[in-house]
Amino acid sequence: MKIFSKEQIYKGDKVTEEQQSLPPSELMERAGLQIFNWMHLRMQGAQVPIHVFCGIGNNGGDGLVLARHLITHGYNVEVYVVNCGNSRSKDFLTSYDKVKDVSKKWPQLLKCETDFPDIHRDDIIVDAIFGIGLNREIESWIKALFNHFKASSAFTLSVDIPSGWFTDKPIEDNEGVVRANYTLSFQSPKLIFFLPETADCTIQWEVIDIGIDRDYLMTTETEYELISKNEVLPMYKPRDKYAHKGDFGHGLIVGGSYGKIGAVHLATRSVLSSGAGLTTAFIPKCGYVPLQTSLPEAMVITDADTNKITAIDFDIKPDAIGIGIGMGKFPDTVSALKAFLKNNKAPLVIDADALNIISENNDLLKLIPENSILTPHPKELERLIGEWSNDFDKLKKASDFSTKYKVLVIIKGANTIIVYGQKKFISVTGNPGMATAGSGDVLTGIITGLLCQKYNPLESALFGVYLHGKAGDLALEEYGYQSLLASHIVDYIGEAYIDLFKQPEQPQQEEVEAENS
Ligand SMILES: NC(=O)C1=CN([C@@H]2O[C@H](COP(=O)(O)OP(=O)(O)OC[C@H]3O[C@@H](n4cnc5c(N)ncnc54)[C@H](OP(=O)(O)O)[C@@H]3O)[C@@H](O)[C@H]2O)[C@@H](O)CC1
Ligand SMILES: [K+]
Repeated sequence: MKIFSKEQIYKGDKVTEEQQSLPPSELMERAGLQIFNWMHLRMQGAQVPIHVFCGIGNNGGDGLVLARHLITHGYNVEVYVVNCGNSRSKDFLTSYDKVKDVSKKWPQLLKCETDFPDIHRDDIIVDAIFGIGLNREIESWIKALFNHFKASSAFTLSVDIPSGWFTDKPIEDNEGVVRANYTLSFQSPKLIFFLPETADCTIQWEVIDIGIDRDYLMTTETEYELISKNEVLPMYKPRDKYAHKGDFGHGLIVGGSYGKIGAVHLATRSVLSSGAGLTTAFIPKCGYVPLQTSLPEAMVITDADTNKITAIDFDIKPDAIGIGIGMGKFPDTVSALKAFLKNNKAPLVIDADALNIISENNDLLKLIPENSILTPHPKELERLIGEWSNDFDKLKKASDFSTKYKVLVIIKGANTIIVYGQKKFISVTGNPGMATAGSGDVLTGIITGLLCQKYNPLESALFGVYLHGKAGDLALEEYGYQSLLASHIVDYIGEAYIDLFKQPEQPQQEEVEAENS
């Protein structure tokens, strides 16, 4: 699902109005009506007090349309206009007049703190104060209103985006914003729903279709995209009945050191479980017996050294290599990695200590093959791209890094983000139970396994992150957040594949429209 920028949303409005020859305010009418339908379906006429707070732009106008429908359907509604300026939008004014027609009184005007109404915890707040048009810091009395919402503990439903948040930059005052229970967002979710510093703007979100021009939605390229089953399913490569293991590639995992052989076990097992035909682990001698015993499906090649990697020499021809897991940064290992990168031609997934070594030896970056996949956790990422001031800055720096070195960067986190040049893909699978030792090793293994099976690097990264997250979500059902282990994620990779062909997820809005037209 595409995440449109604020500018693209405004343009979509214009294109739609032209293409569909819409009368003024029609999109606002659709927006308000859809929100009403959403509430009406759930409330079925219940007389819970609903406080609809409207700003003076089009977000406020949406709130007024909603209020009008709630009033005409006999709901217990109070409407307020938060008088935050003088530039009331044209469509707002149209909706303002229409709400008066049905309620026979003007909405209450709020100008300062003494105007705030009492809100009971069992009431409902509709937040239609600021939408995507917020363009500056908010006055303190309006921030006080947001805190009044919070203090009431009432269920807060935000229209389009919780008020006070920008779509494309951080907020300055963490206390001066609405934190919604639910946000109904028009046409596309907002980027801030997925970034660690801003995701608490809303607990849940849903996209509302207001009939924006289908061609515009389909053909407009966005900087951000959500990755879920709908997006990865077309990438899946079915297996031929007469296939043999040679068709699915030979994966190699290079890593391990004394005390860290388990990481290699997890990654190697993940290469096999994601479908590679053959898998070899290159490890120090100390790991030979444990790995051969615990993972009979894998082959093992050992370094000359017992405890660490000192020279990465092998006589196999791997189709993809995952490197760095549990490897350490011993001087011999650093030299071994340098020598390896100079000669290597196979596609790479670079993780953990290999990333740390590279970040401390920047000259190695130019030896990384084009389209290699780097899988840093936040600290490793910082070593690679430098410190960032906020999430937006982090994404910009990661994009610039990805563009400069022609590599894919997977930023691991609650919503893992795959950075491919200037394009960013946000994964929606995964859960906090996966914040556990070895989880990253599994991801590296899965992606290496997909590369072996001739998924291209971008597909391998996207599909790999999806499968990893989905396997974690499925394993969660059995083990719970606390007891989920990385090896459980490996156990569920197969289920994650099978799940691809189970009940489809909610189709994307664009697809529904396409089918109906
Ligand atoms: N396709 C769609 O998605 C559709 C979207 N629609 C809806 O339109 C919304 C966008 O509407 P919008 O552009 O009128 O801006 P909005 O968010 O209402 O707020 C800006 C207003 O507040 C003002 N203002 C700004 N900052 C301020 C501040 N700090 N403190 C005080 N005032 C401030 C600013 O005025 P200014 O003073 O800057 O002239 C302006 O009046 C969008 O989120 C969605 O809900 C639907 O109706 C139709 C289809
Ligand atoms: K809002």
